Amino acid sequence: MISVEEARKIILAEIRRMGTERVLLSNTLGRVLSEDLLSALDHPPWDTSAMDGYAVRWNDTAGASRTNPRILKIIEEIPAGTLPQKKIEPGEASKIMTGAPVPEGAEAIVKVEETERHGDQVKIFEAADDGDFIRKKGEAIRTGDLILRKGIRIRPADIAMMASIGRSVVPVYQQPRVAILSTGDELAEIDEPRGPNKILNSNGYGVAAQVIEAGGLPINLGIAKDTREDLDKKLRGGLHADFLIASGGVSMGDYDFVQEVLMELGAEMKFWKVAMKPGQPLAFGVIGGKPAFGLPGNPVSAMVSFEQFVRPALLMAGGRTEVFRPIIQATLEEEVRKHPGRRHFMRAIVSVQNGEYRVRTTGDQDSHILMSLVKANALMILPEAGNIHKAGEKVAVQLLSDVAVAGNELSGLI
Ligand SMILES: Nc1nc2c(c(=O)[nH]1)N[C@H]1C(S)=C(S)[C@@H](COP(=O)(O)OP(=O)(O)OC[C@H]3O[C@@H](n4cnc5c(N)ncnc54)[C@H](O)[C@@H]3O)O[C@H]1N2
Ligand code: MOO
Repeated sequence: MISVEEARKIILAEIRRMGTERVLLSNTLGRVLSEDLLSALDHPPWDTSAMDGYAVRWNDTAGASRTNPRILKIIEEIPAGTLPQKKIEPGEASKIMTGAPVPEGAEAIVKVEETERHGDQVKIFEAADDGDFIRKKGEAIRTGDLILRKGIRIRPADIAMMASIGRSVVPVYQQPRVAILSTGDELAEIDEPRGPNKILNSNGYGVAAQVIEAGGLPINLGIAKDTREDLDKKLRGGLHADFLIASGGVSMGDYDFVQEVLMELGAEMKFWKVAMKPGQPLAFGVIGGKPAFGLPGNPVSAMVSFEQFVRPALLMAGGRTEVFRPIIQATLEEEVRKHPGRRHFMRAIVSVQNGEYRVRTTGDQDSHILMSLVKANALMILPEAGNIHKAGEKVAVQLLSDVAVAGNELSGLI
């Protein structure tokens, strides 16, 4: 049996980056940038006003106050979207709107609330300093600035930034296509007529959702019976994909043929069994240069194994530079016990109280109990050697989603 680290190392060594494609900016949310992006322009493109008010020469306003206003002549009005035509000379001002280009000669903007207009004259009630409320050309971004790094997952702010510098088409990595097969004679699809002795296929759905979350495109191969023939037929259907995932049929049972069939299809199996719980019987191989995973069938084991091994592999193939979930230290709220030997990934709730992370399990940790994962926002990682961990001890916790706020936790179930 190998360690979690060894297993990850073996898997990640087999991962090849996907190719790239160019997509419309509006379709880039969640995609991974495949090139560093440099700005091709300055923003703002000229000095602009940050306020609605008057563009002035600042020393024309020196000493101005409500009781002792300075009076300036209005020579022009500059709405946003127009270009100023006139230079500000001593004793002059131009009415200007937020975002409009600052006219030549102007050194500051006085806010409209600090003025009073009378025909073509304006009373200034406040002295301005040089540069007040003027946004300098290129202050936000300069031509040639690195604005987004290759390998990031594109977020809404990144899209706004790309729009602001005029990127309408964006280079991204292609999304890995992931074929998913659920195996087991006992399984039935949720929408098919079924006998009383059937278990509903939940792994097919859960794993497909994990694939999407990791930036991949799931391809559903359905359910295979526990026969070599059916496994062979269904797994062949997934060989054109970039990743192949089967769940179930990887332990010691008389009908656990997944690895055998993968090998018959040409897979070179790299390992079987990892010193972890849940998820021990994970199998990994390479078939035609593509990664093939045999996830353990128990619903929690399948999803926890995916988290630890398939997710980082998919993120890496999809071009991401950061492929691991954040790990924090949290204070145990309760005593937890385990047998020494395997690393445990306990489904857990992390909350923050008075600025400190606290963690507890979600209850029964058996690997068929999906509720343990439904309630969880994290996995508590207990080291191989450990046995009893006492309340108050610090433990490592892998965050899966948002941290709960103590007293206001994720759902009514918790
Ligand atoms: N003699 C041994 N038996 C088992 C061992 C072992 O070391 N020695 N390991 C146990 C562990 S740990 C796990 S995990 C399971 C994994 O077994 P398989 O990968 O062969 O999975 P199955 O036997 O096919 O199924 C296990 C369990 O999960 C349910 N299942 C399977 N697929 C789905 C699905 N798509 N949706 C919902 N539920 C699914 C299945 O009905 C079984 O209840 O092996 C232990 N045995
Ligand atoms: O490893 Mo199994 O995944 O404990 O139930």
